[in-house]
Amino acid sequence: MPNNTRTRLIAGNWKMNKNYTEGVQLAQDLANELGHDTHGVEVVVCPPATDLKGVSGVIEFDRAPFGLGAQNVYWEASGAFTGELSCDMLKSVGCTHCIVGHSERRDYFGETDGDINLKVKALLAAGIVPISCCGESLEVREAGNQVDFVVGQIRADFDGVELESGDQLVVAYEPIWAIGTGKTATPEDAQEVCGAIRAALVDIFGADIASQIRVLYGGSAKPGNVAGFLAEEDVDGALVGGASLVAADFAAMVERAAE
Ligand SMILES: O=C[C@H](O)COP(=O)(O)O
Repeated sequence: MPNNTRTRLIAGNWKMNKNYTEGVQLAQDLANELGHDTHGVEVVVCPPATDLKGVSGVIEFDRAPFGLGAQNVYWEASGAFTGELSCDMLKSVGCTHCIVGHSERRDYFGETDGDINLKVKALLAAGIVPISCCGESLEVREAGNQVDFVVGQIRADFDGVELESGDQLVVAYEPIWAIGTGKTATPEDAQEVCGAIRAALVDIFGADIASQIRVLYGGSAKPGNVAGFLAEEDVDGALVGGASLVAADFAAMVERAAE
C-alpha cells in the first residue's frame, strides 16, 4: 500500500471500443471479476458515450464497485453545439469523472490547452472530477524536454482553476510514445515527470491540496508492470487503455494496486 494518504485509483479508458451490448457485458464481467470489494482501491471505467447509461445500470443494479467516467465533455451548458455533450448530460447518466486533454483528442481533434482549461473549469463547477491528461511526444522526450513540456501543459490547463480539495481533480501523465505501443516508460521515467507534476501542483494549488491530488501513469500499463509504477512516490494509480478491455486483466491491475 502507498506510504501517503492518497487512495489509489485505477481508471479504464475504453476509448472507441465496445458497442452498447458489448459495453454492458464488459461492465458485468468486470463486476464479477472484482466482487464487491476493491480493498481500498478506487476504480473508474470510462466507456464510450453510447455505453454510459448501460454501464450506469450495471453499477446501480449489480452493485458494481466502480465509478463511471466519460471520455469527453463540452464546456457550454446547452445550445447549438451539434455532437457535443454537456456536464449536466454526463451527470444525468451517473458520471462522476470525465477524461479531458487526452493526447488522442489533442492530436486528432485539435484540442488546445485553452479548450482543456475550459473543460476542467466546467467539470469542477458541475461537481465532476476531471481526469486531466498530459504527456510528451517522442521528439520532446528524445530532446530531454519532457519535464518542462509537461509542466507547461499543467500550468496552461489549470490556469485560473480553483480547488477546495485535492480529491476534485486527477492528473494522468501519459507519455504519447508509450500509448498503445507496448513501449512503457520505466517507473523511474514516470516518477521523474509525476514528481515534477506534483511540484507544479504545489505551486498552483498550494501544498495541502496538491498532496491530495492523485497523479496517474498511463501508457501500455498492464497487470505485469503496474506494481512497478505504483511503487513510486508520486504515482497514485493508472489510466489504462488496452488492458481495461479485458475484465480479468483490469481486475488483476486493481488487485496489484491493493497489495
Ligand atoms: O488513456 C489511456 C492511455 O491512452 C493508455 O492506453 P494504453 O494502455 O492502451 O497504452
